[in-house]
Amino acid sequence: MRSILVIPSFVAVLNAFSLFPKPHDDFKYLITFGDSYTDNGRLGYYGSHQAHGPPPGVMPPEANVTASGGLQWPQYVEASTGATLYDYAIAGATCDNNNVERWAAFMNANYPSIITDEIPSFKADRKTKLYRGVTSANTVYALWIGTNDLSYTGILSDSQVKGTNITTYIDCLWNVFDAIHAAGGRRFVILNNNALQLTGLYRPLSDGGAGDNQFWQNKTLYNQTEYAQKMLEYTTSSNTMIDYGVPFHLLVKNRWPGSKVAVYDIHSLIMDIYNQPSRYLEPPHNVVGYYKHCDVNGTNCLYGPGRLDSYLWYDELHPSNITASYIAREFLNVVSGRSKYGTYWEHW
Ligand SMILES: CCCC(=O)Oc1ccc([N+](=O)[O-])cc1
Repeated sequence: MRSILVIPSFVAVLNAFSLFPKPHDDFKYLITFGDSYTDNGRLGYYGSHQAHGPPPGVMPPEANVTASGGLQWPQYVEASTGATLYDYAIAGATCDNNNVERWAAFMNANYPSIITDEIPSFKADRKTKLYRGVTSANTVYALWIGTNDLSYTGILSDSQVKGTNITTYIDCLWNVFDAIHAAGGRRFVILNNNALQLTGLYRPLSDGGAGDNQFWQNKTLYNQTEYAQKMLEYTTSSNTMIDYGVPFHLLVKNRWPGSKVAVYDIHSLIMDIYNQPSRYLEPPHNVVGYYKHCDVNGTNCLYGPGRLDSYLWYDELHPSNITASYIAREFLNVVSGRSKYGTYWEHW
């Protein structure tokens, strides 16, 4: 195992996309909300500005090494389509700090959440020239949130705010859509919860998972089989609520008039990569282990063995750079209505 950071091979993956494409008239802007699965550098801005976000009309510079070890999925979408990306996702975020709040010691503040920060930032930016070309027809809004809500520091360890629960988290998703719809958004993609039981973080140590680690520092004190099973229950139940909730709120309740919503089944995409790795990953493929190994403080990291593109996972929790590129490729299929991972809803 090497102790130096090897530049990940995202350049090779990026080359698979065309670098300067012309955006389609119906997909000129991609606006994203979420956590580290989607963050392209925004938390870094908060970390270096006393937990404050950028002023209205300013998007922070994009990182080229994100929580995937390379680019994050919206950056691949941006590179392959030429669409302009406004990424409000913040690593560590939950949907709403009023339901599940998480402390970020390095900022001496809670991680900003979607409802308390990402949506207010979006609303403030909308009044600036950033949004001059944005219309309801040429813009897609993507929401991927839940990993931190359901996490060991959240609902999995009963650490949510008193009186809240998984249903509160699901209701928050619809509240996010309400805010975007009120701001003129009409085209939504919701990415469902990852197959978290397969990550090193939630997989038992006896089954190839991580021991004590930066995301769960005393994991080995727990019955890990029980917690992996709970995580499977929480993610699959939440995903079923999302599957049924979208048509209920859109069509039965007419909650977002004039809108189209696609549910993107990330859970199944990750399971497919896990079950057929040779179709996706460089040999020798590795879908159980992960590439980046740190101590419980997230320091003294070692990388490998082998190349990042052989791995489904970058670290104990995050899909790798190559996995992010597949998430992006399939996202484009979802947006164009051609994906087997997409379920599409609109008024007829
Ligand atoms: C997908 C949710 C996991 C997540 O958000 O992980 C992270 C949380 C915080 C940091 N950070 O503080 O750098 C990174 C990843």
